Amino acid sequence: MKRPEDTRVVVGMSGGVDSSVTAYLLKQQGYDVIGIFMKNWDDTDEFGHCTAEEDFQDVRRVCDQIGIPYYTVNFEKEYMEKVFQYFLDEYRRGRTPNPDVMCNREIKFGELLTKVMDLGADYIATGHYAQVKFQDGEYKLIRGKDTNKDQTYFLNALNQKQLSKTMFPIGHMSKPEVREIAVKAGLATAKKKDSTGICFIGERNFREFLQNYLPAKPGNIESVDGDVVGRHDGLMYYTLGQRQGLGIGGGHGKTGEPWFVVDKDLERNVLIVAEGADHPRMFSTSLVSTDVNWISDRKPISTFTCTAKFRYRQPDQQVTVHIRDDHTVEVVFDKPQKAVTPGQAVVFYNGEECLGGGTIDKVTPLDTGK
Ligand SMILES: Nc1ncnc2c1ncn2[C@@H]1O[C@H](COP(=O)(O)OP(=O)(O)OP(=O)(O)O)[C@@H](O)[C@H]1O
Repeated sequence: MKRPEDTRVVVGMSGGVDSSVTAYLLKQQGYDVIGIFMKNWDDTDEFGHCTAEEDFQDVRRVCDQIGIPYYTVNFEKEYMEKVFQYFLDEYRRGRTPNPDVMCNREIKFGELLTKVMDLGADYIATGHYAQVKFQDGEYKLIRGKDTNKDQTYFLNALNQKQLSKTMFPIGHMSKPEVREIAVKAGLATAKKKDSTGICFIGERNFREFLQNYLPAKPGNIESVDGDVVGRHDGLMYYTLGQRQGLGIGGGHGKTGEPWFVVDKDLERNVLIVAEGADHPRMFSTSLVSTDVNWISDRKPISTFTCTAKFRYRQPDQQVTVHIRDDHTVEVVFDKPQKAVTPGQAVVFYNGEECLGGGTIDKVTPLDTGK
C-alpha cells in the first residue's frame, strides 16, 4: 500500500458541493489531489450564457481554496457519440433511456478514467453516494450509506477494472453531513443547489429540447378497449405510467378516473391508455434484459434470487433471475410490478451489495384474461 502523500488521486469535479467536499477530504487525508472538470456539452444560449462555464468557475474557486491544481478536459465529441446518440436512438425506438448509466460507463469511468491514468494518477475519485469495498478477493460496489441519495443504480455497468481504480470518499456519509463539512470549511460551493434532471437538458423544457433533435409524429390515443379517445403529438413524449399531459380530459372513459399511459404501439404510432392509476394493463410479471453487466468476475451461471430496482429510488423488489447466456437474463417478479419501462435499467442487489444490472428490453404483461 502506498502512503497517501505518494498516492495521486484525480477528482472529477462538477462544481457541485459533493465533489467539492470529495476533493477537500482527500486533501485533508494527505493525498496528492488534482481536480478535473469535464465539459461534455455546449449549452451556451443565445445570450452567450453557459452553465458549464459557471460550474468551471466554481471548480476553480474551490480548488484555489483547497490548494490543489486543476485541469479541464473536453469530451463533447465522445459524449455526443457514446451517450447522446444512444439517448436519441432509444427514444426513436419508443423507449425511455437512462443516459446517466451510459455516462458513468463510457465517460466518467471510461474516457475520464483513461485521461486520469495518463496524468499519472493511482485513482479517480467522484462525489457519488456509493462505496467500493475489497472483500473476498474482489471489488464490491456497495450502496451509499445515505439510502436517500444512494447512486449505485446509475453505477451498475461498472466492472472490476474500473472499481479497482475508483474512490468514493463521501459514500459513507449523509448529504447533510457533506453540506456541513462544506459550510465549516467555507467552500465556495457550500450553499449551491443540487443539480436536477438530465445533465444536458438541465432546467430546460424536455419537450422543446427533444423536438430539436427528433421529428415528432402525431397519432391516435386509444383506450385499452381499442376506442380512439384523443390525439398525441409524438410517442416519445410519453412514458409508461404517466398521467398528465394526455390532453384528452374526461368524458370519454367509462369510470371517470384519470387516464394513464399503459403501452406504446410503435408500428401503428398509437399511444394506449387506461383509466385509473392501478389498471391491470400497467402491471408486468417479468422482464428480459440482453446487455446485463455483472460487477463480479465470478458471474452467476444458474438461477438465483435477489432484490432488484426497475427505477431509481424505487424500494427493492424480490425477484428470481434466470441466466439465459452471458448477458441475457429473464427476471421474474415475486409480485406484479407497475410501469416497468423498456430502456430503463434493472439493477440487482444482494443486501447492500450492487451485483450489476442491464437495460430493460421486454416486459411480460400481467395476464388479465383479456
Ligand atoms: N462535469 C464534470 N466534470 C468532472 N466530474 C464530474 C462532472 N459532473 C459530474 N462529475 C462527477 O460525478 C459525480 C456525480 O455526478 P452527479 O451529476 O450525480 O453530481 P451530484 O451528485 O450533483 O454531485 P456534485 O454535487 O458534485 O455535482 C460528481 O460528484 C463528480 O465527482
